[in-house]
Parts: sequence; C-alpha cells; structure tokens
Amino acid sequence: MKGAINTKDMMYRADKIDLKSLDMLLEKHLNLVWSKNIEIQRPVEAWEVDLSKIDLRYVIAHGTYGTVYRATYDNKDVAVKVLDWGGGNAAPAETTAMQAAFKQEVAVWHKLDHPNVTKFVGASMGTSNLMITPADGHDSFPSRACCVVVEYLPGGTLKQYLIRNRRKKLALKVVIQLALDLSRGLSYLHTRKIVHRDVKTENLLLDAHRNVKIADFGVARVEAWNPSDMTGETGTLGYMAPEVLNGKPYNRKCDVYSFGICLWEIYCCDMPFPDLSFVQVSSAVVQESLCMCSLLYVPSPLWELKLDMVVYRQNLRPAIPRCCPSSLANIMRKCWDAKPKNRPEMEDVVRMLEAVNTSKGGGMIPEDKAPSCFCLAPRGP
Ligand SMILES: Nc1ncnc2c1ncn2[C@@H]1O[C@H](COP(=O)(O)OP(=O)(O)OP(=O)(O)O)[C@@H](O)[C@H]1O
Repeated sequence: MKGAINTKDMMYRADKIDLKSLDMLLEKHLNLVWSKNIEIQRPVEAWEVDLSKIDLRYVIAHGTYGTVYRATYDNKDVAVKVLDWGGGNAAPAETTAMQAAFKQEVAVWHKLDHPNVTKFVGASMGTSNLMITPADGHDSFPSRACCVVVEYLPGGTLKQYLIRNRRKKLALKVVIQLALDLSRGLSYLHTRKIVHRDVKTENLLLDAHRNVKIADFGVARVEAWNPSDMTGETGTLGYMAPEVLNGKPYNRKCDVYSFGICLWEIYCCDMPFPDLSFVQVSSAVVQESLCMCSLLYVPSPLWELKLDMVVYRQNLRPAIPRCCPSSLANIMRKCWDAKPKNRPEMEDVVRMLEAVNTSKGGGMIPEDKAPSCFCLAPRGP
C-alpha cells in the first residue's frame, strides 16, 4: 500500500532510543530465565547421563568417597556410585581434589570397552541438579552430585568369592579362568596405555557367570612416556610393587606385580601377609638393603612413629604352597620380581596361563585334607 511504513526500512535516531526502557526489558527477561532455572547451555559430553532416568533401588555399599547404589537406567541394571564429598564436611581444597580425581576416573573409564573391564554407562559431573530420593527415604542424593553409572555386577567382589571358598579352595580350572580374565583385562588396559595402579581382589567384580571385571579406576592413569613422570605411593599395601613403595618412578609393571599377588591369592584362597602389620609389610617387600623408611604412606599414628626409622628390607613375598603346579608358581615369581624390567608384559602372562594344563585337575588342597606340615612351607620368592 502506498504511503505505508515498512518497519524493515525504519531508521532509528540514536538520541531518540529509550535506553532505560530497553534496560528494564532486558532485566525482565533475565529474571524470567533465572526464575525458571533455565541453565546456560554448555556442550553435553557423550557420556553425560540423563539423571531423570536413574531409578535408584537400594544402597549396595558405602565406599571411601561415596555411596554405591543398585539402580536402573534406561532399562539397564546398573550400579551408581555417588560421591558425597566427604559427607559435606570436606574442606574446599579436599573437595576440589576429589572432583579432580573423579574427573580423572571418568576420563579413563569412559573410553574402555572389554569383557573383563566393568562397563561404563555414563556419568554426571555435578552440573545438573538431582531430584532423586532413594527408595528407603533416609538418604538422598546431594544436589549437583557427581555420579558414575556402570553395569551392575551381581557376583560381588573377587575377594568375597575367595573368602567364601577359603576352606574348600578352588579347582585349578577355576583358578586359571579367574586369572585369565584378570590378565586379559589388564593386558587390554596396558595396550590402551592405562595403568590401573590399584589392582587387588577388592577391586575386581564378578558377573553372574563368574567372569572377572576390573573396576574402580579412581587412581588409574594414562601411562607417562617418561617413567620419572609417574611417582607417588598409590595402591594398596600388600599389592604394591617395591618401586611404588620406595617412591621410585614406575610404569605398567606395577600392575604386573599386583597381578602376581592376586594370582597367589586366587590359587591359595587366602590373604597375603595376614599377620604382618602395615609397617612390617611395607618394609619387608622391598629389596634387601639398609634404607631410610621415611615415606608417609597413610596417616596412621603407628606409621608416623616409625618415620625415619632404619629398617632392613627383606624382599618378602607370599609363600607358594608345594601343591602349586610349577607352571603357575613360575608365573607368580616372574610377576612379582623385584625388578620391573624382569616382570613379563600382561599379554605374555595371558599366553603363559593359557598353556597351564588343567586336564589333570589339581588346585590347592582343602584345609581339612592338607598334610599340614608341607603345603604352605615357604619356598622363597
Ligand atoms: N558395578 C558394580 N556392581 C555391583 N556392585 C558394585 C559395583 N561397583 C561397586 N560395587 C560394590 O560397591 C563397593 C564399593 O565400590 P567402589 O570400590 O567402587 O567404591 P570406592 O568408594 O572406590 O571404594 P574404595 O575406594 O573403598 O575401594 C564394592 O566393593 C562392591 O561391593
């Protein structure tokens, strides 16, 4: 229509713009956004879980840094590990450290896919609110919690399984199956340049068919190119390689050492070093030499008393029972060799275990049938 004003063509004179009303309009819009709790969009990670789809069922366990729940997610049977940041009492620096460790765990875990590694489903980095109250009603997720969702494994830990079979012991076939599962899982991690650093039977879970799955990547790391970039006492006493205990540089071979201890534990269905104290174990597994025991491994008063104490180190290893087939005993000894370079690669361990003959039965002699004087006689490392 002739004479009509086309708004597109409209020109504004700067001195005629009502900035005050524009400001008010902007503020009104922003208030609307905040009041509706609309979060600013950020890139969503591929592994980010939709928290509204988690249906918690019950608490499985209280871990060091949080609680593990059994749950369903997208119709999958899952375990959800929720970090509680030290029950809310942690200092800010501690919370930041825990958050960093958690991020590290997710960064390592989400890329892994192997039948002997607990399957990662997803995680939440505490970026969105959780409005979930567990079924028992007593506990609730902290809002903005960090959680990791993994496949649910109904068989419990390998440690629990071994304890259940402590008297009866395991058939050699079962020993080899469990050991092969663990060695294949570790071999896979090592080919991906991941060092688990806390291999122990408590961190190994069993599925319904007794398959072993490596879990707990809380301290796992991508292997450093330069070994001296990896130091620090990480792991669990009794499973820790001498170089780790000594605070020396280490690499994936520390997992091979821990595997050797696990292999002994699986064969014997027993605990390594049950009667030794913390200080005795840490000083005994390291090579014979006079050295200064000056590292603070855990904040234990007992340990602090021993600071800077001079101790003889004895290269101690668990005693291999005489009934153990030499093929298996050799694998244990090679794996827990004091020198990391003498320990085999995990892929070699897989081959050695595959070659163990299980057709003639064998296995650790049950406690009530053991000729008590010989079976556990020490043979040395
Ligand atoms: N995927 C799973 N399926 C079934 N149970 C699980 C699963 N993951 C963990 N659990 C149970 O929860 C317990 C604690 O889990 P986890 O080791 O991951 O927690 P944590 O806080 O790292 O504990 P810690 O540091 O003390 O080892 C395990 O011992 C196991 O009983």
